[in-house]
Amino acid sequence: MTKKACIFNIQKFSIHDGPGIRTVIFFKGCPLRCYWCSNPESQLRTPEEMWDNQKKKNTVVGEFKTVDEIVAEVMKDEPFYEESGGGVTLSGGEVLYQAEFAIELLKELQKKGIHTACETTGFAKKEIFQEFIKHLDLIFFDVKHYDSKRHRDGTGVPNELILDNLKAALSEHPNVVVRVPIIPFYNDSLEDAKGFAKLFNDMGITSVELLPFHQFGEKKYSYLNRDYKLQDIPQLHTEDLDGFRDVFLSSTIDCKVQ
Ligand SMILES: C[S@@+](CC[C@H](N)C(=O)[O-])C[C@H]1O[C@@H](n2cnc3c(N)ncnc32)[C@H](O)[C@@H]1O
Ligand code: SF4
Repeated sequence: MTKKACIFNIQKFSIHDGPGIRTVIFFKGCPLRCYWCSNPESQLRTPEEMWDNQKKKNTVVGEFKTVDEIVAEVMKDEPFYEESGGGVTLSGGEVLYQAEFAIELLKELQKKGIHTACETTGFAKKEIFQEFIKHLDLIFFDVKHYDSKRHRDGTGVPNELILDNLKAALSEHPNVVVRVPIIPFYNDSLEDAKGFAKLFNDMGITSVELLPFHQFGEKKYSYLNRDYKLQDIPQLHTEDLDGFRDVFLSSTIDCKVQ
């Protein structure tokens, strides 16, 4: 297959994006615009210039790669996956924005016996999403807001399609981890915790992971010459989410803060 996808990073020896030692493939392009996104350089689907503060000059982020090129890169670390129970995680950006390519890549990786995971927010046509998840061993599925209008306020899109795909994932896939990024002034109140808990109870979800807001992306907005709404807003820590966690636990939803 000679089709290419725009990729902005291939991160080796990652230990935070699924089991074992992993290679994370970061797809460039996302149909959402979460204003807290720590990977703003992932949002445009094409290569773009960004200030490189080490080289003190603009560099291009994003490169078109074929499935064969990515598989060759991934296979260099095969012994580490085998030893550690690791594999490959597709992230981004939103991998489903280049779904056809991602499915081809996943098929090749599975043929070679590589464990496959993804980080997604599930915003894609249902048929595409259902085909995509057939080729994954593990799905990290983000839900940014329980209320569709608030979801649109924060990300630019409503949540109905996302929640439909989450339902499909939960009924068709054995290994789905539901995650919620907790963002100050957006979805971090106890009212919000109750809203999420009700949604998850209604969907039969019994455990979730909470991701406290971090500022790993802060500088990148200025390197891209873009405004950043959350400039200087303090990061959240595990203990800041205690109340949120208690609401989940009292709704019998197991809850881990990452
Ligand atoms: C950059 S996203 C890419 C995958 C996919 N587009 C998504 O949103 O799930 C990877 C993970 O980073 C999280 N994330 C992004 N910005 C964050 C921030 N400022 N603080 C905490 N988590 C953040 C997302 O919620 C998601 O779980
Ligand atoms: S969906 Fe993920 S990649 Fe896209 S803007 Fe939101 S956090 Fe960033």
